[in-house]
Amino acid sequence: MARPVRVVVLGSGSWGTTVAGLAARNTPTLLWSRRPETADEINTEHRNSRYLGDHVLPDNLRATSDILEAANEADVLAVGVPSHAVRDTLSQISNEVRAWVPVLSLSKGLEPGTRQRPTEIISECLPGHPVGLLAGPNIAREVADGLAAAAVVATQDEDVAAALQPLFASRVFRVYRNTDVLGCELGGVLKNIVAIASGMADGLGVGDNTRAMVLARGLAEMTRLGESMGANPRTFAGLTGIGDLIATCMSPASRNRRVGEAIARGLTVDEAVKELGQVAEGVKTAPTVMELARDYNVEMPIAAEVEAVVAGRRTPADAYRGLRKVQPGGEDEVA
Ligand SMILES: NC(=O)C1=CN([C@@H]2O[C@H](COP(=O)(O)OP(=O)(O)OC[C@H]3O[C@@H](n4cnc5c(N)ncnc54)[C@H](OP(=O)(O)O)[C@@H]3O)[C@@H](O)[C@H]2O)C=CC1
Ligand SMILES: O=C(CO)COP(=O)(O)O
Repeated sequence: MARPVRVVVLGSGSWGTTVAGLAARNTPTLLWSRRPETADEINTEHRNSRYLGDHVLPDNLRATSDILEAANEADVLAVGVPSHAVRDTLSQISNEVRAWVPVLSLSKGLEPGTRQRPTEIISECLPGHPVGLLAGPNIAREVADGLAAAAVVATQDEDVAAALQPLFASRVFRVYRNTDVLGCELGGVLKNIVAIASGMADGLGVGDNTRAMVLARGLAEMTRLGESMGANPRTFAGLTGIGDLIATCMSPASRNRRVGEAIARGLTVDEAVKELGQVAEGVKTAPTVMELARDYNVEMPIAAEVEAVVAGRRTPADAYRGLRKVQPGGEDEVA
């Protein structure tokens, strides 16, 4: 009898731990944590208290702080460290992962400097492996608590996606497929910046109409940039686009939204990130997205204001005043 597929998840933050918990319900799963004490807590108490509070993980989820052990065990590898750590993490195991092991990114950011998406970094660090991503409107704690949600496995190869779907799916976690890797990945990256704008709007005490405007025009910016880079614009109308945008802009648990709100309450960006104690990818991604917008000659007024705020050149109130000065054009054109 064939042995079951072994899933390895790298990164024991809120999302890596949650995805490992999903996989462990379907197949043997090992979670790598860079902190031995976190691996111990998961193995002995079945919790990751720093990131998921008192949430109880499946008994059969195993953890290790030995990254070589993790890499050697993988039949499927999921990379759940923040995007700025993907290259460094994978460079430690580039000779350890068996050929043809599919590698899925869970990260939603861009690498500063190279401007690369996590799947591009994975392809460089682990050449020849099938590469894809798992993304969608997935606030970690809600998924961990078993509240119904859906995600997308995006890979160019439909057969690989079809093999990966059941490893992460459950009765309440629906996993769809998509071959538009670029569009799905950009949706997850770009919505974080709009979520910071949405949080700033909340912190400034604006109404629901303003919030809806930020979401709708933010989606227009995301779609414009994505289409210019070669993504299918329809992808942005799906789970990884508008779906993730709504979840992240509306949820009080979203870290990007919370950072925006904290800045609008008067904290500096550094203070807001420190208060959060978790990753808010949009803070580091905003300048990189504006570089892409310039390269592809795409207007992104909301992202531009967010970038100016996180760089300390503008206050949230000035950013919103700035947005009011943008002359509205045809709705499907610019600004
Ligand atoms: N949380 C969510 O709801 C979702 C998050 N994501 C994405 O998943 C990715 C991870 O986010 P999330 O789990 O939430 O982040 P968290 O802030 O919850 O955790 C980050 C994890 O990455 C580890 N880490 C940080 N820096 C490094 C490094 N240089 N090398 C190795 N490990 C490192 C941390 O380790 P340590 O504890 O030791 O600092 C921690 O385990 C992000 O790209 C995020 O956008 C995607 C969907 C949902
Ligand atoms: O990507 C997420 C939900 O899909 C999580 O968003 P935050 O990183 O803003 O918490």
